[in-house]
Amino acid sequence: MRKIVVGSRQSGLALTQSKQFIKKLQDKFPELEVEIKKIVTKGDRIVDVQLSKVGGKGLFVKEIETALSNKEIDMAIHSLKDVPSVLPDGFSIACVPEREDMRDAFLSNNKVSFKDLPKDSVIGTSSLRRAAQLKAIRDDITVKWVRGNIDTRIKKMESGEYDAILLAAAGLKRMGWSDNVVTEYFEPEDFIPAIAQGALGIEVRSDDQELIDMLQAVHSEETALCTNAERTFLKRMDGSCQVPIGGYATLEDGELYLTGLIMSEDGNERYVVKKSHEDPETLGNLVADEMEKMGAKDIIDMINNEK
Ligand SMILES: NCc1[nH]cc(CCC(=O)O)c1CC(=O)O
Repeated sequence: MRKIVVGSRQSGLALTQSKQFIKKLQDKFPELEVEIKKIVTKGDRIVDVQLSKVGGKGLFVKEIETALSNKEIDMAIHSLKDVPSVLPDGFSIACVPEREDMRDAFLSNNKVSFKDLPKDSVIGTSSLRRAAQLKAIRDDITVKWVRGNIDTRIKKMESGEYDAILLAAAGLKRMGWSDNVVTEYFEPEDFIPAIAQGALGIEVRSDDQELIDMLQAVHSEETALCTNAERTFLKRMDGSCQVPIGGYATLEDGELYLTGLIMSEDGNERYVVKKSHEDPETLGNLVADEMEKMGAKDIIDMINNEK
């Protein structure tokens, strides 16, 4: 069996989820030899500005794709929510393992709940989606941008720079930190997660059939169905990463449901559509069609014209 080189970003979370995935793969193929190669991406280098202002999709994946096509690496383990909805030719997401918790987690100093947070509290987030939803629920709090790895963000909160922050539950759970640091989880019905939040996407060269076959052993058809529906909706609506957009799909008693969200940046306009269909791509398109009918595309066009 050949040796596989895995490309990973250097952050604690990227390395941890790469190692956890490799372990899962090696449980199925005990003989498999794997090496991790660290790669610095543009998204890692830009730490002083709001990423949605930098624009450009896939700030965390481009360098990794270059390394894939040069055959410096064979496989990359991404947070699927950081992967653009359309991949360049020659690359495939060959495997989507079982999803971790898709929810957003609320962290606060002294574990004060979101509803009990005093007026004028400062919440840190770098996500337009989180900011818009926070403002829609409580217009008396201030949202302040925060960047950095999740440990950096937690330290910034603890130092008093923020009263609270929002992070993906999945990252905290993978790091083993959630029990200590999470004040409460926001349920997806009330606070809609990012497209593909909590899921990983394993990217390979499309012609690497041997590896693609191997990855089927750790693929989750349920997660793939859900994230395909979500990513189809994303592809139709946005792409620019500059619009507050969210969505999540679930499989309930064999029925596939997708809830999509589009908001204005200030949180004053909110469009939510929920539909069901057995085919994930049809479902993503149905939710997008309905969004367009409701006028949500106007928000997107307005945002894109301003930038
Ligand atoms: N935007 C950065 C990012 N990309 C993936 C995760 C966490 C893990 C996941 O959603 O799979 C995070 C951190 C966060 O949003 O808190």
